[in-house]
Amino acid sequence: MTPAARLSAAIEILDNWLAGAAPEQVLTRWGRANRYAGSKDRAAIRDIVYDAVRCRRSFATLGGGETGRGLVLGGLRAAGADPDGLFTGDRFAPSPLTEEERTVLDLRNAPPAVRLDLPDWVLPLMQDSLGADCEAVAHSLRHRAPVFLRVNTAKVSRAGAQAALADEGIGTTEHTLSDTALEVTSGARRVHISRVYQDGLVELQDAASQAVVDLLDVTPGMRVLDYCAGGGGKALALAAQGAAVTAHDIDAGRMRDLPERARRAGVDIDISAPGQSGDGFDLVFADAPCSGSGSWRRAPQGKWSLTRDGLDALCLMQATILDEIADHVRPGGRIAYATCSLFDEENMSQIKAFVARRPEWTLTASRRFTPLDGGDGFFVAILETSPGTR
Ligand SMILES: C[S@@+](CC[C@H](N)C(=O)[O-])C[C@H]1O[C@@H](n2cnc3c(N)ncnc32)[C@H](O)[C@@H]1O
Repeated sequence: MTPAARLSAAIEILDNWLAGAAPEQVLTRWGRANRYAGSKDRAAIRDIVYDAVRCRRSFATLGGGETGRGLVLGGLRAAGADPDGLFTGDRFAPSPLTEEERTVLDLRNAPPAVRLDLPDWVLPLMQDSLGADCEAVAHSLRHRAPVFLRVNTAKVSRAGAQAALADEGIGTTEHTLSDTALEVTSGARRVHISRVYQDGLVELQDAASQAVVDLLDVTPGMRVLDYCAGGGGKALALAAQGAAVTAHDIDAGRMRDLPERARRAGVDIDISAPGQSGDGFDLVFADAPCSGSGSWRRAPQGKWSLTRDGLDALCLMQATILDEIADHVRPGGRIAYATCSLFDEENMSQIKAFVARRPEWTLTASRRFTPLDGGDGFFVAILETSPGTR
């Protein structure tokens, strides 16, 4: 496909997204309907689409409208490219610019939420939560996330994994957020098909996710319940550190790939049915459902689909989960609560409200990560009770 034909495809996909479909779904459907497109074409189209989803408001301003065409045109202008060489109207290329489209708006005069590509109601939330870092964090969410790997130290050292990846043409550097983290610097698209990945020496996992697991301070043999295990990324990391992990999720289907992932990683994970996880754990960890605002670089559609009512519903769910996990810990044990949210109301405010409801619990550590640390935005809090208080 020519570069201009790729733009036409992205315009069609973005129009479908703006009409209400999920970007991933539209991309898959487009790929099936246009089998002539090679893997390089599909990857390039995907990048154009996701850049536009991340930068929806600023690209729409630069491109003269919130349509697929406006977003793609705005994206070209944001990158300093000349649209006339691509919007030619030739076979498969978008039609030439209209007179109206030639008027370029100056983003510097746009309202802050437009420049920062946030919904109007989200900007004050971010300002309240992040203070002086707000602008820099919002800007970082307008860019692609790095690809990170977690080295499975149950099987290989970080240096060993790096060497094996290099043999397969995948370049990496160590990342400071975690002793297990590698940032992929080249060959990212080859990771999935590499031997190193297929043999379970590395997993794809954000660096801040890994740092959250490190802060849980697990020791070999410790009985850990991962209460919101989902696909099991953190359960696998906990098991690699030697914990005896039970994985639980309200939606058992989300853990469907976990047995195969655990087998590949060479670790044991006990999978429990919803509501049947048992009691008396040394540590119960809840990686709670949240707005996902810390990972809007990776899943930018969430930025636009989140509503105030939706966030309120998530906060209620988080409070319930905190109360539930406290009942599964042995006396004197710990609970840990995490979200990939940047918003205080999902993070420290939840912990303060929990401690007010359950004064036998004491906060012993907490940490917030933002994309300025390199990985996704995350929050983790660790709490403990004294033996005999429950
Ligand atoms: C952020 S995801 C977990 C991601 C996972 N820990 C990982 O590292 O891949 C949150 C998970 O919580 C689950 N969940 C939502 N409400 C829950 C509840 N009340 N009890 C247990 N799990 C719940 C969801 O089904 C979802 O899989």
